[in-house]
Amino acid sequence: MSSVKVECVVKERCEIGEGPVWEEKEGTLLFVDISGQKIHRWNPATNQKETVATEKFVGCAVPRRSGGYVIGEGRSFGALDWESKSISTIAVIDEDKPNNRFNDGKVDPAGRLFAGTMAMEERPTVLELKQGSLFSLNKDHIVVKHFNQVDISNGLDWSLDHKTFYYIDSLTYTVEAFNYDINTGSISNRRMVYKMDEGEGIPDGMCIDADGRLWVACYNGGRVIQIDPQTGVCLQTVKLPVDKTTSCCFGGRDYSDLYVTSACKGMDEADMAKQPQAGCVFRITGLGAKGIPANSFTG
Ligand SMILES: O=C(O)[C@H](O)[C@@H](O)[C@H](O)[C@H](O)CO
Ligand SMILES: [Zn+2]
Repeated sequence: MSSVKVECVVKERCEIGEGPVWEEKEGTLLFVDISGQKIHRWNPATNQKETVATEKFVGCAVPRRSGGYVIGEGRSFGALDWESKSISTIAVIDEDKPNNRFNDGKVDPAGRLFAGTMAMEERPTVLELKQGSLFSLNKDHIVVKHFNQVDISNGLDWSLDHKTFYYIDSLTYTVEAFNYDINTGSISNRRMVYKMDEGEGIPDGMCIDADGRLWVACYNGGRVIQIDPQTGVCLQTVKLPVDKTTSCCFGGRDYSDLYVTSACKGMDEADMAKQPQAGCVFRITGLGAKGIPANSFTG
């Protein structure tokens, strides 16, 4: 008796739509177009979209408690003032790796921003491997490097009890978990919790739901999957009309809508004709699952 519905809601295409975040106060969806070098804020009630352009590839943008946003742009953490559209640098990372850039990021339940890096792609998924690292930025703007040797640093989130950190390095085709110390922001005891099935594609962005299950957007898989990180079982698959599904977050009233971003970069004209909505943002309703509010960066 499923009434799952998938709608295309933001019809303007992104090259690489990514990093959706629901902002409860405004009822808006924030997301980035990584290689399109844009940060978008879309209001589903009015269908209005505001955009700020960035100078470099922008991997993530997250709300900041003191106002504005913190972003991962190029190899810098930056502070974005939305009204003036101005960006100032907070910290520079990977100084020994000029070909790197930030990718996905998210704020932990204590207000630290975690974001990872990767080498610039020649084309989707083709890049120098093992160049990326996972970083965090704390409220005092101190940067911690947690580990290196990452191919494509991607989805991340925390368990509901804040004791586990979930992480995706896309080209491992797995979802991993670490023990998480919320007091110090340190991680330990890396292990695998889910291995992608044949045909599921490449794990990309993810978010946790209110039951502690993970929703993973599958790049080149045209779907989001719900997995149980306790058992390693895929509980649900929802297919979308585009292959390059990149990330997801819950939002809307009661956090019962799942917003999914997508990409079209690397597709040729024939691919685009087959998937005219590639790069758009989708909303999935009727899942019977709910999300939790996003955290804001403290500091
Ligand atoms: O969206 C991202 O996270 C990356 O920046 C993209 O480039 C793709 O995901 C990648 O190519 C496949 O994992
Ligand atoms: Zn991603």
